[in-house]
Amino acid sequence: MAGSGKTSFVQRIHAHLHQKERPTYLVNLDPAVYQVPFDPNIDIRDTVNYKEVMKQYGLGPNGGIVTSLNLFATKFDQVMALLEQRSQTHDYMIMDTPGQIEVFTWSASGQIITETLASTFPTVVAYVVDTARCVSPVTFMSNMLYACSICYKTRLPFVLVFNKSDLVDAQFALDWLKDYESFNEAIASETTYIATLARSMGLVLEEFYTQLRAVAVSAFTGAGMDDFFEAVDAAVVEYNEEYKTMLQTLRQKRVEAETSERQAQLRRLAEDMQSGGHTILNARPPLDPSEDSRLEEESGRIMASFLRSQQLPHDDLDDDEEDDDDRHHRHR
Ligand SMILES: Nc1nc2c(ncn2[C@@H]2O[C@H](COP(=O)(O)OP(=O)(O)OP(=O)(O)O)[C@@H](O)[C@H]2O)c(=O)[nH]1
Repeated sequence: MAGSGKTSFVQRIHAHLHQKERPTYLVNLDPAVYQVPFDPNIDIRDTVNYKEVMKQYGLGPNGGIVTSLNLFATKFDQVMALLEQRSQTHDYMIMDTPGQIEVFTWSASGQIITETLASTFPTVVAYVVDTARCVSPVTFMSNMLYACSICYKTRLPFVLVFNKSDLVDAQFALDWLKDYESFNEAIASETTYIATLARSMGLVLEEFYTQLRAVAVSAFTGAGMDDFFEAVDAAVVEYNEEYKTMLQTLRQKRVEAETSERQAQLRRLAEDMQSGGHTILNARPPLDPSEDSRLEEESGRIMASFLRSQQLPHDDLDDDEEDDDDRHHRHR
């Protein structure tokens, strides 16, 4: 959430790991941040000029951030190449994201960036909450709904971070997560519609809470950092055991869907040519270039055999596109 202390927390993580002599690689993904209190290794502001984007496209602040992120996402393969290289020497890579949920979590570029990272590295989402803004059970509930939506959107291992615990002890929030009755008691005196809704939502989210790792920290004092890294380590185990398998299954399904779609297209093409009609093929990006060239060869063969069956003169066929079987067949 905006102002919850994400940037300060990133700075604290960096300091904490530096003290333990564990090198970290820092990435700033917020194009609109004015000043970053650490020296990022990669900074979106070096690639995209947020103010210029706003001016050129006639956009407001949020539109400017989304468009800057979109532009950056188009170059994310270069960032990944760098990260993969640096992962040999760095234990942790930390991405500081823009605060507004709609411009990162719910944007296409945010999803591309998150999924690309997660397809290569064990990736953990840390959702930073301002504890002082959670004291009211209703605001606590709205924060938990955000957390839940991010968790289900990214489907990545998740750590809920109650920051600014130097200002307000976060124990009340950890208790509300563990024990619905204590939350219910806190909200019992409120009779507004929104309080009743929050009570019902508390029941709905009970299942979600059981899977949550929640820690109390202070980016200001450094309290709770060991708890945070314990939670991150557990989240990495979860990534390796569950997310990676899910990712591989999803990839496999996508490849299978693409292959069967291509085969259907080839069948339609062959049928269409036999009936002398025309088929407009859907233009779909190839998943795998070698698969694509194999299919091109196959469609070339079908085309060649169709033309032969129509007894077109030899010169109408392009020799380069024939395979050995076709050549052999015609010489005979
Ligand atoms: N007391 C206290 N203040 C904090 C803590 N963490 C951050 N702050 C203060 O909270 C304010 C916001 O902190 P940032 O780190 O800029 O928050 P952010 O989430 O990155 O902000 P946006 O990028 O604008 O969304 C600053 O004034 C920080 O000094 C903390 O643990 N304790």
